[in-house]
Formats: sequence, C-alpha cells, structure tokens
Amino acid sequence: MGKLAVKQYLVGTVVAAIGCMSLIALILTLAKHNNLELPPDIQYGMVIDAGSTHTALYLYKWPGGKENNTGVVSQVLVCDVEGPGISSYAPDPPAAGQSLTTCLDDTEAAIPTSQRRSAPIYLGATAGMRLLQMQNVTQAERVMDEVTKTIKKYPFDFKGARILSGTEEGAYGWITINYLLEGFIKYSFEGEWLKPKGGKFLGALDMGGSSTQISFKPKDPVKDPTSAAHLRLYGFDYSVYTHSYLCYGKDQAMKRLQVYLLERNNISQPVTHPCYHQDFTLTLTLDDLYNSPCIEKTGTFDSKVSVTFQGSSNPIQCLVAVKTLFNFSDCSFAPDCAFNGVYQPPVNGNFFAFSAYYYTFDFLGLAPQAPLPQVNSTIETFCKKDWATVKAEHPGVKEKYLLDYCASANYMMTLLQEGYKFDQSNWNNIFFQKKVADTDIGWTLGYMLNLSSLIPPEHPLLITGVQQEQWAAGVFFIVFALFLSIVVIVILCAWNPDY
Ligand SMILES: Nc1ncnc2c1ncn2[C@@H]1O[C@H](COP(=O)(O)OP(=O)(O)O)[C@@H](O)[C@H]1O
Ligand SMILES: [Ca+2]
Repeated sequence: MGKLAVKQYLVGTVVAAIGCMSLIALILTLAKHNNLELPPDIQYGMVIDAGSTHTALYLYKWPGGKENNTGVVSQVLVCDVEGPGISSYAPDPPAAGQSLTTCLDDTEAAIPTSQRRSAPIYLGATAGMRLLQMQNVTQAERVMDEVTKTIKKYPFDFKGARILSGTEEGAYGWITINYLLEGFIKYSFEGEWLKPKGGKFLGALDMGGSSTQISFKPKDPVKDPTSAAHLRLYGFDYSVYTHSYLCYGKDQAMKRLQVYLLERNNISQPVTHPCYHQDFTLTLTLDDLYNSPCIEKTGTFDSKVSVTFQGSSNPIQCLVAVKTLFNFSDCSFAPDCAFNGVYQPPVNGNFFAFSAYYYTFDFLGLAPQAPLPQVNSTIETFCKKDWATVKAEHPGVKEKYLLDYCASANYMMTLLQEGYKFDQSNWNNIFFQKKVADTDIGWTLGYMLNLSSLIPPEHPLLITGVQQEQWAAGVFFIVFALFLSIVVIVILCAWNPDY
C-alpha cells in the first residue's frame, strides 16, 4: 500500500466516521422531535366537585409532555361520595371532611404510587356553599377548613379548596366542552398546531341543585361586562357570555314553587300541588321550606309546623305556577334580556345541556334530542299520570327524583324557552348529554386544565416556532454532512480501485 493509499485510507475512515455519526445524530434528532426517546409517563390530576346536593371526585390522566394538545386529558374514574353535599354538614363540619375519605382512598389506589405526589388535587364548591356563605360565613369557613384538612392527609399535590363564583362555574363548563370537542386547537397530521376552521363552539347549559348556568359565544361582543368571561387560550382571545342564576337550580326552584303554592293557598291545608302526581302527598315542616336564603321570609312563624302538599296531576296549572318563579317584564337591555332584568344576547350555535337537564330529559326518554312537539306531549302525558302508575312504571328510580320530574321538566322548558329564548327554530340545537369522549361534562375538567396550566395562554406555535426553525436547520446540516461524506467516499473509491 503506497503513501497515497494510506492517506486515502485515513481520509476515508474519518469521512466514514463522520458519516456514521451524522446518521446516528439524524436518527436521534428525528426520534427526539417525535418524542420517541421514552414512552411518556402518564400524569394524573383530581377535582372534587362539591355540589349543593352531592359531591363527586373526578380522576383525570394525560400523557406527560403532551399537555398542549387538546383532547389528551381524559377521565379515568368518577367516585360519588355517599350522602348529601358538603353544605349540609354545616352543623357538623368535621363530618364534611369525613364524607370524602372513601372516595379519596379509592382514587389513591387507582394512581400508581410513583405518580401520586405529583398529582394535583383541587376542591371546588358551588352554589350550596355560596348559599351557606350568605347565611353563615363562619360555618361556611369551617366546612371548607375541614374538607381541606382531610384532603391534605393524602399523598397528593393539594392545590386548594375554594368556593367558585357563578361566572367561573359557567366559564369552566364552557371550556370543558370545547376542550373535549377539540374546538380550540388541533395538532394536524403535518405536525402543526392549527385553530380549527369554522370556529364553531358549543354553549353550556348547566342545571345544578341551587344554581343554573348558561355560557356561549355570542355572534356579537358581550355588551354587559358583568356577564362576560374573557379567556386567552392557546394565543387566542375569547369573549364568552356567561351567567349564573343563584336560586334557579332545580332543587331551590322546586322549593320556591312549594312556597309560592303554600302562600297563594293562604296556608290552608292540604296545599294542592299541580305538578305532583294524583294521590301523592308530601309533608314538610315550615323550617324545611324556609331554611334557604332563596326564600323570602314574611313575618314570623313556628318552624316546627308541618305542611302537606297533595298532587293533582295538572300540567296546565303546573306550567302556570312554574312561570311565577320568573320575572319576564323587567329589562333595561331590551330586547337582549333573559329574565329578572338580566342581559343576554341571542343564543348562538349548538348547546350541551347537562347535569339535572340531562337527568330529567333522559328519564323522560327525550335525550339527547327530541323534536319540540314530542317533548311537550311527553311531559304532558307524564304529568297527567297518577302516582301509583308513575311508581309502577319506574320501579328502580329513587322517589326523591321521581316526585320532581314533572315539575322540573316544566321548569326547564320555561327557563329554556321563555328565559333563554330558545324556540321552534333552534330547539334542536340543544343536546341533552352527560358525556363527551367518555368524560363527564361539567366545570371540573375546565377548572383543572386552567389551574394546572394544561391550556397555555399562548399558542404553542409561537412558543415552539424558534425551536422548529432550529430543528429544521439542524436536520438540514446533518443531512448535508451525510451527503458530503458519501460523495467523498465515492470519489476516493473511484480514484483508487484497490481501496
Ligand atoms: N338521577 C337524577 N335524576 C334527577 N336529578 C338528578 C339526578 N341526579 C342528580 N340530579 C340533580 O342534579 C343536580 C345536581 O346539582 P349539584 O351539582 O349538586 O348542585 P349545584 O351545581 O347547584 O351546586 C341536583 O338538582 C340533583 O337533584
Ligand atoms: Ca353542579
């Protein structure tokens, strides 16, 4: 082998080594870009929904490192807490904390040990606690302190327990729905973050026990700042109309209806209740009826005195009575009013109606959608049935729910049509639904996404834009080096056939 051949041999070896290294670098770079180097760890997060009638713990999961994409956070499980909502424990606050332990234990068992300490947990209380706060601040604080104490005993990343405002409750419900439907942003096949074309967003109709919320993106900007939620998600601004009506949740509305019928009746007994079924009777104390800040107390009365309601299965009278719960005449934003003088722009787009809306319409066989005439005739037929028939036809349904379906269906129809102004033309835009993509619809997911920064305020493209360019340049140089190595090796081989 001559001197020239040795030189060529050395140069060839160096170039081949560079080529191999470039090839390895290229593979590693591509793998890293596609997040292929390690299977992503699953991360967990929890939200406790402390509602007025009931508490539920939601466990969510998502692949670590992919949190910017929409739709990647999904529900693992929901645990229903035994017993009533936490506000009912006002006379015995430690029992509110105690009530959560079974669900916390079960959820802890569902999360791998290594992932527990990094799993955020939030508790949000809604209208039941808002009402208790109005009635007795000290009791409300004690209940919140006790639930906090209990959650802190668990090996999770406790992020706080607080009472949500009605605006937050409405806005987070809207975020949940549109996140699950991938309305905000999509990761395309080409690997780009895109804002979905058409920009269709779904509205949220939430019927709780003590408050009800409506949230949607109106055609025109929201005129009343007190009913607007300004959100910045993935670099885009959203102005969402949202309003929460305290005391217009299903259970408080049912109570206000009873009080209306009682007071109209001049306290003579028994009180005819047109929304209750024939032969059904219900006896309550005046304290049961008047113990809520949603009920106006006129004069003094003996709270131990009992009142009996007697059903009359009269849907027409039921509707008349239900309408008295609303004031449709007051409006300083005419014609943009819902009821009670509250500003509301015209409803826009499709809506998901969940929580008690869903339970009621599902019970009547009207979920997820039924034409308006069918809805009206179904409600009327059901309301006309006597109690024995209703019980016989629905043996598995809890009596506490069964007794109210006629009244609550009429209440919801009045709220939707005369309150929010849904009519024949857009009735079919409402979907009575409980879940999207195996995840319950409600404020909890939106709350966690927002508080855990799982939805960044800026567009991921803007965040990673520079990195994308650097990555492209890197790949280009590696490929170029590889190409050059091959060319040099080919030339060397061509010059010395013995090589
Ligand atoms: N199976 C059911 N049938 C009818 N209504 C139900 C059913 N399950 C729950 N609900 C109702 O759903 C509502 C849930 O409200 P909740 O979240 O506890 O209150 P809030 O959101 O006002 O704090 C209550 O009115 C409750 O009665
Ligand atoms: Ca609720």
